[in-house]
Amino acid sequence: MTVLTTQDLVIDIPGRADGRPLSLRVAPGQRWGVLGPNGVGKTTLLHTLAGLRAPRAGRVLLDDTPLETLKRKRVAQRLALVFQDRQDGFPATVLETALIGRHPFLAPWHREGAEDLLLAREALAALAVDHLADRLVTTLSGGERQRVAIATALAQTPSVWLADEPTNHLDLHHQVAVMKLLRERAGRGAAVVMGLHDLNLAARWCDHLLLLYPDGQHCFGPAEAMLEPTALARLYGQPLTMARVGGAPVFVPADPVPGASDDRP
Ligand SMILES: Nc1ncnc2c1ncn2[C@@H]1O[C@H](COP(=O)(O)OP(=O)(O)OP(=O)(O)O)[C@@H](O)[C@H]1O
Repeated sequence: MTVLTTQDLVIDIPGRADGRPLSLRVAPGQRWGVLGPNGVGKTTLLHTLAGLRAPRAGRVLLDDTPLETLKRKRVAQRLALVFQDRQDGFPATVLETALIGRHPFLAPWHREGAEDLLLAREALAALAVDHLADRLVTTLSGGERQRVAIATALAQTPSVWLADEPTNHLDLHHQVAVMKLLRERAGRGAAVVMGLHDLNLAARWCDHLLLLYPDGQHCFGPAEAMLEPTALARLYGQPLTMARVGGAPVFVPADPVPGASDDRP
């Protein structure tokens, strides 16, 4: 199983000063959440970890090998990225889209075989979109399209999952289903890193958290230690109240201070 490491990594956000270099080790079986306000660099970090963007400084290693020295095909055999948004440039079916997850494993000029087809169909079934196999992805709802994207990553059988807002567009049931799937993958030894906006999803489903601050600072560690209301309020510029439900922390925006003006009409 693959370990993802960053060594003094500085992501490249155009026009922004260098942030504090990040040295992180994501071990097999861990589920990391990346938290921070809009525009802080969560997507940029995930794309840099996937090797799609060059870092400004430092490097990313898959096991002990610098990412930039690996062939893209080799990287794609081990690492999957679920994008936050996607444009479907040409009309492929749902099954054809899931089969893209098998492309890193095909020899040049070879078509997908029975095993690839089986993995793609199983992945679609795991995301409850198998009944849509023959539909064009351009005709899907946002949540259906998101589940097909996750199924495509699942068909890729990665040992590192990078998922940018994996619950984007999903209703509550499917949010839980996707989080359970990622937990199950981690249980089988995959390393999972996901960008999340929902603190409560992070609290419930991540065992480690990386907090990215707008001033370029960061902190990270075991989730329980990072879920500290004062630190999270500073992260989002939003006072928070924490409660516990079934032993798990739950965060809600704090009530406005009595007498202070708020956003209500
Ligand atoms: N090609 C680019 N040119 C200039 N600025 C860019 C470019 N790509 C991204 N940025 C900026 O980099 C910053 C980080 O963007 P990024 O998408 O990584 O943030 P994020 O934390 O994922 O945000 P969100 O929570 O809104 O999804 C943003 O301010 C964005 O406007």
